[in-house]
Amino acid sequence: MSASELSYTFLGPEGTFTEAALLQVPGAVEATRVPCSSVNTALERVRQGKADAAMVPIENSVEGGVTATLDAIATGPELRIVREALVPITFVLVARPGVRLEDIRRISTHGHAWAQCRLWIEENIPHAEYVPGSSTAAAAVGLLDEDPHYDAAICAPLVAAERPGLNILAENIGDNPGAVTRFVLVSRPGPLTPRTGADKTTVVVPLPEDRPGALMEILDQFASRGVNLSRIESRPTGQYLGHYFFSIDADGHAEDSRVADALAGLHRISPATRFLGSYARADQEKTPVVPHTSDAAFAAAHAWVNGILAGAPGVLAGPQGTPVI
Ligand SMILES: O=C(O)C(=O)Cc1ccccc1
Repeated sequence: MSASELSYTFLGPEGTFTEAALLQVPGAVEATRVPCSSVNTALERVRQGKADAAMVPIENSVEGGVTATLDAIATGPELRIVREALVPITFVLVARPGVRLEDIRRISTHGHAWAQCRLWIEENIPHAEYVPGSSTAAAAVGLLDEDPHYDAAICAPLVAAERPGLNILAENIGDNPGAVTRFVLVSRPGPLTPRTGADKTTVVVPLPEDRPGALMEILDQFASRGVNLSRIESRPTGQYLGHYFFSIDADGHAEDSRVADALAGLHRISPATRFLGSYARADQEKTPVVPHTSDAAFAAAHAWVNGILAGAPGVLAGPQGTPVI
């Protein structure tokens, strides 16, 4: 299939940070891009086969995990993360022409944007009330409605620049200048994406109940195989109070023996563990491998055990045929 025949959904409308993440995907510019009003709708269209993949936010350097996404991909028909994208985030405050900072009573934006501009708002418009918006761009465009129920919006600089009816009242209003959001491209299950040596693997592990040390056992599957974790979050399953799953990103690919071995360990501890994909890291940073956790070390160890099962000596012979101690 050529890139232009693919169709992508994303958290829209046009001008969201999610669209900026999607446009980083090679071929996305020529492909069909369908804006959706929620992460759930974007993912549902993929599940139903109406789109090939969805771009959704998953992690924020300031706010942490995007719970709507974490929960949606952890449950329901299986989905796979096939790619990640990083977008530096800067915010502007926009209003209709003529509206001044001191006139603003109500501000709309996406919840993550509001959380990232909290200090600036407290300092500059302390009495402003928050009106939840489905995205930053939806909040900005909503200001152009005939009778908007808020006075200003927080959005990406580009959205404001492209709409003459919007006036920028303040720039760079984010509390953390280096804020970055991580997005993932999600499709239906299929062949694994190729291993690059700079990969991530995402899993969802329901915590076994009434078992002391269960979390420690889960973490140990990674630690004992030299697998680094870059994100771990607990989320309630929603079934009943106290029932949790862990959403985990680990460095490495399921084709790396140490990761495969850790996955097998997770499955033994928690059989409902859900594999959400192995995919190339956006920063292309190679994963350092401790020698005793390399593919070669795992292959040698398996060969040794298989040899024992087949009746071979249980210890390696040294250079002169003497056993190595
Ligand atoms: O609302 C948007 O523009 C989004 O793409 C979601 C979002 C909101 C705030 C920071 C990063 C992503």
